Amino acid sequence: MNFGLFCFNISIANIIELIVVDLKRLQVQARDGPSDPNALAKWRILNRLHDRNETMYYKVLIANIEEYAPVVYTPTVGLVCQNYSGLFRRPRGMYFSAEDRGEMMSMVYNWPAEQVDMIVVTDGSRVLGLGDLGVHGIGIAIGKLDLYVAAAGINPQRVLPVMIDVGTNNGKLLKDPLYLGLQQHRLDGDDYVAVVDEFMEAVFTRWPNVIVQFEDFQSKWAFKLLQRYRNTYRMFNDDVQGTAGVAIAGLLGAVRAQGRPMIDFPKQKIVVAGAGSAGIGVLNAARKTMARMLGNNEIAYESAKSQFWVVDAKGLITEGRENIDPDALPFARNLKEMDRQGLREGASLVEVVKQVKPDVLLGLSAVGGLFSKEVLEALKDSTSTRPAIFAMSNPTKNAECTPEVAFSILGDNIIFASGSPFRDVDLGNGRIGHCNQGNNMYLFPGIGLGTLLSGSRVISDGMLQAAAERLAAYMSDDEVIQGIIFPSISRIRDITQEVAAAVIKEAVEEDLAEGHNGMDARELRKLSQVN
Ligand SMILES: NC(=O)C1=CN([C@@H]2O[C@H](COP(=O)(O)OP(=O)(O)OC[C@H]3O[C@@H](n4cnc5c(N)ncnc54)[C@H](O)[C@@H]3O)[C@@H](O)[C@H]2O)C=CC1
Ligand SMILES: CC(=O)C(=O)O
Ligand SMILES: [Mg+2]
Repeated sequence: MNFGLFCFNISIANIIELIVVDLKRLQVQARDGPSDPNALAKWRILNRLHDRNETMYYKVLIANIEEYAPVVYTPTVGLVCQNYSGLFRRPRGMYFSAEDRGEMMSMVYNWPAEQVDMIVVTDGSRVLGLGDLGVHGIGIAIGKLDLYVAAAGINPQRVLPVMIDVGTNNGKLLKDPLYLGLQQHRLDGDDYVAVVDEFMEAVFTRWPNVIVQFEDFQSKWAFKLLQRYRNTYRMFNDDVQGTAGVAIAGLLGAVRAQGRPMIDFPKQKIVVAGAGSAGIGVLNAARKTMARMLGNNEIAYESAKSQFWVVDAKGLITEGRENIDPDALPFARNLKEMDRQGLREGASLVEVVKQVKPDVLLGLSAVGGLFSKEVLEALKDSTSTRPAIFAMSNPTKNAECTPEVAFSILGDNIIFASGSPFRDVDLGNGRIGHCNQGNNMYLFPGIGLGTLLSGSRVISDGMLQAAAERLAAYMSDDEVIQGIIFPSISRIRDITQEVAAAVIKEAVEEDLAEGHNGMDARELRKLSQVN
């Protein structure tokens, strides 16, 4: 045997095949979700490949995106973050800690890449639905950027995952000798803002064209930081704005799936469980979308809010709520009106569903199983011809319900979407209960790519709206009628391209586009007229 010759003859394609065979071996008897005993092993193999040969890693990921997105992204990335100290081998990305104050500018100038196009930054304070995971939340920034490379074709040398380490309030991590971050309680108030301000100034000084995606910040800071930076820097908050766009696309898909035109959206009664960064982001965007359809004036905006009932950890939110969160206040229901509806402050989700008989039940609560048998039974009285259930919380075990439970209780005439992937449900006699993945992954890569290529200085509401509308229109009437309201992950490169084009077009129309890489605003305008 000529071992040397054997080595010489083995091609890149053969090596990739060997890696995939190795990964597939772990798929025997594998199940979805964090309980999948092989999920972490698959992640480890992919992560080692990422360390050894980045090009090959992305080749494997892109060629097998349907299989490995759930490994590098939700649900497995959640498990990875929960076990990060044990899995950690080599650092990836940058860590800016509260102790680096005054040094961040020089730290940024020490980063080896000449140019960085995309940063995903987190402070690890609310990682998926898993709570405060401190610096171990870096895994979520890495996973999101993997999708930027795989879906949007961003150069992997030009992406940067960032952790802002201001401590953690996770009691377990504070005591864990293997914890990799600052073992102190989180900074708050002005001290916290000063750290994030210094980071933003440093990265935009070195890379003025970078785009910064804020990810998995607890609600309290998600909204404040978005307002603080969005008119100055090229940034967006994925949980607030990306999720809102994906939910709008899904909600409009649910209207079409009832055989009705999208313009009927303002008639939908929507119960939202969860009033955090994601829930409030969706509510604001859905209300604005309805208002636009109703005439785009103050009266339309006011009347649109009566289509929403919001339930949080304390039950139905009404004007009777003490110390109400200011972000939830616009959706607090009037007490007298609720009384007429047989509801009260703090009414339970099941009571609300029974009384409202909603068209849509949407969960962004991070509470697995919240859409219990009782809640789904109550939804049987929905006034909709085809009720929609969006169990959008991640990872899998935090989903408000599974598609199996939803289809078994409500029958096949529903629309179902979940944040993490589930398999379609076999309903017998050749019928399939379709499980859509309603996840911001269908928007953020296109928002980032479109912003980068347009050279827009900020990310406007119009650009985000254009992205959502493109996703909403992506599915054909045939697909929607079958209950398929989101594309399959195998189409993520195509949808990302479409979303990016819509974002560029809107940036040009709003006169925000300044061009990119030798293509100036005038040329972009010509392109946008042709397409
Ligand atoms: N599918 C997707 O694309 C996305 C999904 N998410 C998921 O949404 C979930 C929530 O995220 P955030 O809003 O940032 O979290 P958050 O912690 O800011 O908000 C959670 C909300 O749920 C409420 N809640 C807790 N228990 C409840 C109960 N028993 N009934 C009703 N509401 C309850 C809380 O009061 C709070 O308003 C997470 O699981 C996250 O993974 C977030 C962004 C995108
Ligand atoms: C998908 C996502 O961004 C989240 O669950 O936080
Ligand atoms: Mg997130």
